[in-house]
Amino acid sequence: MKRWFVTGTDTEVGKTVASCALLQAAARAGWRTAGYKPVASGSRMTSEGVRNGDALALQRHSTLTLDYAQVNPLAFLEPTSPHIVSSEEGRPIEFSQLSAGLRVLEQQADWVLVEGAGGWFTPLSERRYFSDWVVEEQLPVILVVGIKLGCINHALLTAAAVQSAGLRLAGWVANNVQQPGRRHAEYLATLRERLPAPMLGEIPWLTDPAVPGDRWLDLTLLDA
Ligand SMILES: Nc1ncnc2c1ncn2[C@@H]1O[C@H](COP(=O)(O)OP(=O)(O)OP(=O)(O)O)[C@@H](O)[C@H]1O
Ligand SMILES: C[C@H](N)[C@H](N)CCCCCC(=O)O
Ligand SMILES: [Mg+2]
Repeated sequence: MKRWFVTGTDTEVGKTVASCALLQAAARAGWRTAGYKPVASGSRMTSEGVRNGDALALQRHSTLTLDYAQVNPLAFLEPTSPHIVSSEEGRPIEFSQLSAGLRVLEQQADWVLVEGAGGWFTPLSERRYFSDWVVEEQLPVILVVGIKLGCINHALLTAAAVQSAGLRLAGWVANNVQQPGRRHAEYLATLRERLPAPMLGEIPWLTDPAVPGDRWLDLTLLDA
């Protein structure tokens, strides 16, 4: 049974794109996979209920056939920090609910990927952060680095926070959210040298990010 928590250097750095690529790679390696987006903000109302794009993508890229509510138990419409909409709507985000959803997936899948919301310290309530739940669950962490100026600092801060929480940073993914610039090679070299975990691979700058490749990432490095 493998479980991973995917965080990012920020919101919009490609956690979902990388998560779909990770799920594809795990499927190719023969695992029974499930994606989980316990808390999503930034959703739309459909005839079937509130739906979030990240959760739909994870649902599509899981090998198991999962109901939407299994992939995403808590969806908020407004694209803002979860603690803000949660408080405004009077719908508290309970860690017990997030964990119960994870337990259900663990019964069916043997490779479960959990995507956070935003970066490592996204608040879920007045007092608690998404990272507090990850600590409670003791999930190893995969960090998605959106390659652009500023990402070195964000990546190192996130890695330091993961480690000071006592969690394992299992690997990181270089995601080209922009066309690679002049110093691309230097950024990657710096990240490889200073991040305390293996680079699982690099996702190219894509014309269609909805179609992940299953050969960009080396999952065997996660257990190194
Ligand atoms: N490698 C890539 N090439 C081109 N576009 C990309 C790439 N990775 C991500 N994008 C685009 O950047 C945007 C943000 O990506 P994504 O939704 O995966 O980020 P995220 O970190 O999951 O954000 P959130 O915090 O909302 O969950 C999307 O529009 C996505 O299509
Ligand atoms: C709406 C966005 N795409 C994410 N779902 C939530 C991002 C929360 C960020 C919180 C913060 O660090 O300011
Ligand atoms: Mg996402």
